[in-house]
Amino acid sequence: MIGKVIVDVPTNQTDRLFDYIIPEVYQETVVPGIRVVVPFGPRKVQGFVVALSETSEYELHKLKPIEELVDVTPPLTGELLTLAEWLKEKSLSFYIAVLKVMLPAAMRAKYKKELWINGEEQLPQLPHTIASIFTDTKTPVDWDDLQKNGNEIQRKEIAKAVKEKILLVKPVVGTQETKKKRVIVEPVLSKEELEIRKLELSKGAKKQQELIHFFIENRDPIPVTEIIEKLKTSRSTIQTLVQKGILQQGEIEVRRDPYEGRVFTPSESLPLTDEQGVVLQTILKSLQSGKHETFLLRGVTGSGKTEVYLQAIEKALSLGKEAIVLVPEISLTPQMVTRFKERFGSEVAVLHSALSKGEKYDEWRRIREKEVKVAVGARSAIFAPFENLGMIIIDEEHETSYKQEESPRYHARDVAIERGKYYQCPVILGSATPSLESFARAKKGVYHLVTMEKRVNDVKMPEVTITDMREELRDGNRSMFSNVLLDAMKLRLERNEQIVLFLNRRGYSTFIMCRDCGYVAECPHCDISLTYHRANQSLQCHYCGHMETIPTRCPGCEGDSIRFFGSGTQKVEEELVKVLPDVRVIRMDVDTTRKKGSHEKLLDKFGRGEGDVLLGTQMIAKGLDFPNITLVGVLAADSMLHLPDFRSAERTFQLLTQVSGRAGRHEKTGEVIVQTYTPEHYSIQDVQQHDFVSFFQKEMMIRKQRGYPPYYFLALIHVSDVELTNVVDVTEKIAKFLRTRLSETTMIFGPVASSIPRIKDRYRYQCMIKYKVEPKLTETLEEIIKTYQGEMARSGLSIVIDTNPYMML
Ligand SMILES: Nc1ncnc2c1ncn2[C@@H]1O[C@H](COP(=O)(O)OP(=O)(O)OP(=O)(O)O)[C@@H](O)[C@H]1O
Ligand SMILES: [Zn+2]
Ligand SMILES: [Zn+2]
Repeated sequence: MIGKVIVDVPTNQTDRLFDYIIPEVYQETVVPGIRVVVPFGPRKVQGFVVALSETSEYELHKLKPIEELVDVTPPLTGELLTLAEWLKEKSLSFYIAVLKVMLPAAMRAKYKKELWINGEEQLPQLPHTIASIFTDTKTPVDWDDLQKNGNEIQRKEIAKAVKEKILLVKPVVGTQETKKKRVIVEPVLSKEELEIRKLELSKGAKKQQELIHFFIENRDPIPVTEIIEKLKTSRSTIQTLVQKGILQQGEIEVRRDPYEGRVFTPSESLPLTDEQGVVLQTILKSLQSGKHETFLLRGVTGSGKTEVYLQAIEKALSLGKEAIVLVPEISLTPQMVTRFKERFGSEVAVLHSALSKGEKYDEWRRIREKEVKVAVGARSAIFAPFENLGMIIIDEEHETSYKQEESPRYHARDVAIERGKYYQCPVILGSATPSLESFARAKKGVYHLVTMEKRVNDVKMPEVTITDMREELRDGNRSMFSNVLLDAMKLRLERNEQIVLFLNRRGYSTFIMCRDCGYVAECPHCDISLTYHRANQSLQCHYCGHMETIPTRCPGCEGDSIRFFGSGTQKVEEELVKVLPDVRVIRMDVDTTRKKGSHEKLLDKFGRGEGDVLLGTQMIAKGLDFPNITLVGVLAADSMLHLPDFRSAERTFQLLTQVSGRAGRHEKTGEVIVQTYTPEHYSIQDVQQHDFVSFFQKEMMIRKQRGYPPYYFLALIHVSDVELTNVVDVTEKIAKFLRTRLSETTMIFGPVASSIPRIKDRYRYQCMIKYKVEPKLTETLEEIIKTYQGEMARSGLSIVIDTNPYMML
């Protein structure tokens, strides 16, 4: 038998199937989807068997055999292998990149080298400086360890010994998979024998007697830590009995549980509101029909979308099926996880970025081994290896984090729909502010639109006030809080109600500038200004990590008028305590949430009422559901509006709607105050009216006029290199090539410099393609890659193609 293998070598030349002979011993076990170790040139690499074949187009004696199996059962299912083929085409990625993205990081290959003594007879030949390292011919020594820990003489002697063939270097391929083990102890002897041994002990040996007594009653293996705790006994007592041959120790694998120690109170389905009921019935009809359909659920903030998801999943599970739920940056919405754990208990696996590698691996295995039926997670959870999916849900479907911005550049929504088609199951895209693309598709009938216009229990939408900060300035208010906002905050403090203060951080950072000459500190490697970091009094580049100290004098004019500009959350907090001295602020930003679990702690604290104001950036805009929040203040609504990105108005509207949605979700009515310098902008006006449809219509007109999605599709080609002339040259050639190849109606823009023209000393140019129908796109783009693959392998040139760009930088 021949195994068709994709090797773990991500280059254009190796992006194809390689044939390997499956040795006799592995005939039964090698199946598609399994990982293997194969010789590849002088090396050994990991690979995925994607198909089996009786024949090969190569001569059999030229083929090498598969060397090792990494897995017993294949981690990738047949469906995921099919999906991989589709995804690699769609995203123009390497096959191997697509296969790897479907598995948890712990399963990636780890390449090491081992040193072995080349036979018994070489032992005496070893120079004395390294003789102590190599004890016998059976124990290899890790090359990397030696390079790190050995001294220079040792390293030299080893190199020499390798050259003289006294030592052999052997490449090995491992993985980073580790299993959590627990030491257990259990009785070796029968009950009766234990009784006898207990009597034989001297009177003073109380502890040993107790321990034996325990095992007379309990015959099952028990973790050592547990029994120490239970009997207040010690490790040495256990050891003594082990030495006497009464007990024995062993190891068992335990699954890491990221939610260990947390208690989730089981919850029951709520009686649905009329709107919820209609939506659920529509979805269930589709589920029962066994045909795929994509739903777009537009439900205003607080309309109870989550309850609909929960009940839809419940139905899928009752039909013996499984479900995937995607939520954005799940670590940021602990409330959401809790709601799923409370409803589905141990049936839920959670996959998100805040888990450790090992925890993620274990959660993934619980899915693969069919211990759970629901996966809740961030983007990559869309690849959860279920084999009988009945429901896929993407909450906050407009979120850009569903698009992966590195290879393979996929959008989870596309993957969800592809899997939905395979399993013929419903896919639900939910949001209060759907993306323009999705809503347009729903209006055309490609998706099935379902709507919830009312909040649960007829709670009113919060009243939104827009304050013009230019006017505040004219009236002499130079603070960051308008008078309206300040008054509203005072009122909440009096009433013991809670406030959310939102600072839009994107495109808005603290930088330093000279007031006299206008000098702005910029990164020497990137064309972008440096960000002021207060904690360690430094300036840092957010693109390459370059760091420098803050100049005391202006490097431009030698003057001493260097000032900090912009306003981070810390600064807001300082200002806030100045104007409201007794206010208790809980600040949530990258600095205060770096530690694992801190996010959740801060939210819990706020939930218990131990703070008046929750102050934060993007991470507090979504998913929060606290009854006592009656005021939401947005400090700089328009800071995102001016980014060089055609979606900036859409993002502004979405973010403002989401954050406004935090106010007055339960009995108490809410109020929102939006501070802005462009109050007339429609993305801000429509937030005031809670009018998604109106915003949608205006924005669609603009997209139509300017030829942007959803009216046109985009593809973006990024070219970068250290040599500016080469970048310009290559981009020009690419543009020309595109113009000769693609159809007349397709528009090609470029070459132009990217909006950040240089990052890490690499110049960046781009070329944009806008098209409606372009049958030759994929082959043309592939041809470009082929043309330059040699140059890319040799020099620093990089060409990256994004067929569905979200980041216009
Ligand atoms: N049928 C119901 N009866 C009573 N309470 C409900 C019902 N459905 C949902 N709720 C409650 O209403 C609140 C808002 O629901 P939920 O958080 O699901 O809204 P949402 O649509 O997801 O809003 P957002 O988009 O703002 O996150 C929650 O506290 C939820 O428990
Ligand atoms: Zn930089
Ligand atoms: Zn200056």
